[in-house]
Amino acid sequence: MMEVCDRLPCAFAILEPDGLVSFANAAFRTLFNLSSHPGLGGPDLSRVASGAVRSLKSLDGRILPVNPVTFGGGRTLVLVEDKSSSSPAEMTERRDALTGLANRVVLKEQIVTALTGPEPDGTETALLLLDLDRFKAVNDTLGHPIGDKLLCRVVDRLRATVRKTDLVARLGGDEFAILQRSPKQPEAAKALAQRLVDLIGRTYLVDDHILNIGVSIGVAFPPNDGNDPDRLLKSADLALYRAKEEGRGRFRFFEQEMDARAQARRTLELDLRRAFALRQFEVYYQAQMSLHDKQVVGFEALARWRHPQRGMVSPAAFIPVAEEIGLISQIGEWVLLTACREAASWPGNQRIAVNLSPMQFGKAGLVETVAAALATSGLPPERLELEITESVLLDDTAGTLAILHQLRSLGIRIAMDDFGTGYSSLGYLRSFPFDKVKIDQSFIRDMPTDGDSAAIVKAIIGLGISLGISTTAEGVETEEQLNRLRAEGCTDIQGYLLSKPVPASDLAAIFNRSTHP
Ligand SMILES: Nc1nc2c(ncn2[C@@H]2O[C@H](COP(=O)(O)O[C@H]3[C@@H](O)[C@H](n4cnc5c(=O)[nH]c(N)nc54)O[C@@H]3COP(=O)(O)O)[C@@H](O)[C@H]2O)c(=O)[nH]1
Repeated sequence: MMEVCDRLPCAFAILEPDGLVSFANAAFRTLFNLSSHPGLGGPDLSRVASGAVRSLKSLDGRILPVNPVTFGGGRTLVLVEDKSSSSPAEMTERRDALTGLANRVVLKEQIVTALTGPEPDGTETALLLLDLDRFKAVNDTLGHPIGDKLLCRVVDRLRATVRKTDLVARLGGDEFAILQRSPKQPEAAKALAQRLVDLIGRTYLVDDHILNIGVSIGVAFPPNDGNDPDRLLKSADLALYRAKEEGRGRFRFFEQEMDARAQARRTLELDLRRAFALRQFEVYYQAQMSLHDKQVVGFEALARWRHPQRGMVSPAAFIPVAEEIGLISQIGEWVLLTACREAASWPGNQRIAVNLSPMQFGKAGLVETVAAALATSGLPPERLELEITESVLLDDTAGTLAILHQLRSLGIRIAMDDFGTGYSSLGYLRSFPFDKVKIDQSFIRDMPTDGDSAAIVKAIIGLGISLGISTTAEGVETEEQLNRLRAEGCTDIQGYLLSKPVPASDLAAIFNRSTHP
C-alpha cells in the first residue's frame, strides 16, 4: 500500500472518525511535517473531517486548499491541492526520459537563480551549450537503438566530467547544456569546455560498433551575455554556431559581434527566400576554349543574384546559405532549365556546363529533373555537362555513384570540379569514369611562382592524358599560364584571359570572336 500510494500524484491522508490520521502519503507527510508514523503529530485535522476547515498551512507557510471526501466507516480521505509540488507526473516533466538528466524547464529555472549575480564567495555561473558532431550519421546509419545507447554513454562522460554543484541538462536530440558554478570564471568554463571536447571526442564501443563523434560548444555568462534565460541560451547558441562554422570539435565564447552577424545572416536568408518570387536570379555564362584549335567549345552557367540594395551578390556568398536553408535545389533546377534553354538557342553546338550542389544529390528525383530539363529545352544530352565537386562523393558514395551512372546513361557528360582541393581526388577518379576534370584555379594562380602548384598541375594533366579524360584549367588570367598549360598538354581553359562570366545578351560577341578569331 505504502509504495503504491507514495507514487500517487498528490498529497493525501486518511482520517479516522475521531479526526486522527491513520495514513498519510509521503507528499502529505512532507508538506505538513508529519512523522512517518501516522497519528504522531502534525495539524489537527478533526475540523477538516467535519468540513469546518477548507485549507491548511504547510510547513513552508503556504495556505493549501483541502478536499475532504467521507467514505466507508465514517473515515475521511483528505486530498491536498499543491500545484507547485513535485509530483511524480511533474517529475517526468522535468527530466529527460532517456538519460534522466534535467530538462530545459529545470535549466531555465536554474539560469534565473544564476542571474542574481556572483555569490558572496565570488562563485559565478557559465552556460555551456553542447551539440554532438556526426551524431546524426550514427543514428541514420545504425538506427535509433544504437543512437540512444551512444547518447547514454556520452551522458556518462558528461556526468564524470562535471562537479556536483554543476547542472547537466538535455535539451533534446543531441543537444546538452551545462551550468557550471565556479569562483574562477571564465577560466573554469574554458578548462571544462576543453576537457569535454577531448573526452567526448574519444572513441566509443557500442554493441561492437566503433563510433567516433565529437562535440562543439558555445559558452555564455550571465548576466552580461543575457539577462534572461532565453537571451542567455541564444547567446550560447550563437557561440555554438560559430564553433561549428569554424570546423566543429571546438568551443567558442559568446562575443557581441556574433549577434550582429546573426542579424545580417537572418536578413540575407529572408531576402534569399524572397529573391526567387521577385525574379532576382540571373544566369551568367563563362566561355571555355579548346587549346587544340582555340575555338570556344562550351560555357559554364554561373548563378547571379541581383539584389535591389546590395547589388550583385556573389554565389560564393549566397549558395552556401541557400544550401543551409534548403533552397539550393530550387535554384539549381532553375539554373539548369534556364541554361539548357539558352544553350539550345545558340548558333553552334557548344556545350553548357551546370554546377550541381551536393544537396541536389540528397533530394529524390534529380535524374528525372535533368531529363525533364533536356526534354523541355530540346537540348541534345551530349551538349550538357554537369559539374560536381568531391564533396558530392563524400556521403553515401554507393547511392551517389548510382545516380551518376543514371545521369550518364541519359547521354550527358560528368565533370569533376575544383580537382585537387579535396581529400582523395585520385581515389574518386577511380570510382567513376569522369569525362573531364577541372583543375582548381588556386593551382593555376600559383603555378608561375610556386613549384608545388606547378607540379600538381603537371601531374593532373598527365593523369588526364593517361586516363583519356579531358582537362580544363580554371581561372586562367595570363598568357604565361596559358602557354605553360598548352605545353603540358591541357585540353581546355576557362578564365578572365578569355572572358569574364557574361549575361546571355553578351554571348553574341563571343560567338562572333570565336568564328572570326
Ligand atoms: N551549386 C551551384 N554552384 C554555383 C552556381 N553558380 C555558381 N556556383 C558556384 O559558386 C562559386 C562562385 O562562383 P562565381 O563567383 O561565379 O565564380 C566563378 C567564376 O566567376 C570564377 N572565375 C572564373 N574565371 C576566373 C578567373 O580567371 N579569375 C578569378 N579570380 N575567378 C574566375 O570562378 C568561379 C567558377 O568556379 P567553378 O564553378 O569552380 O568552375 C563557384 O564555386 C561556383 O561553382 C550554381 O548555379 N549552382
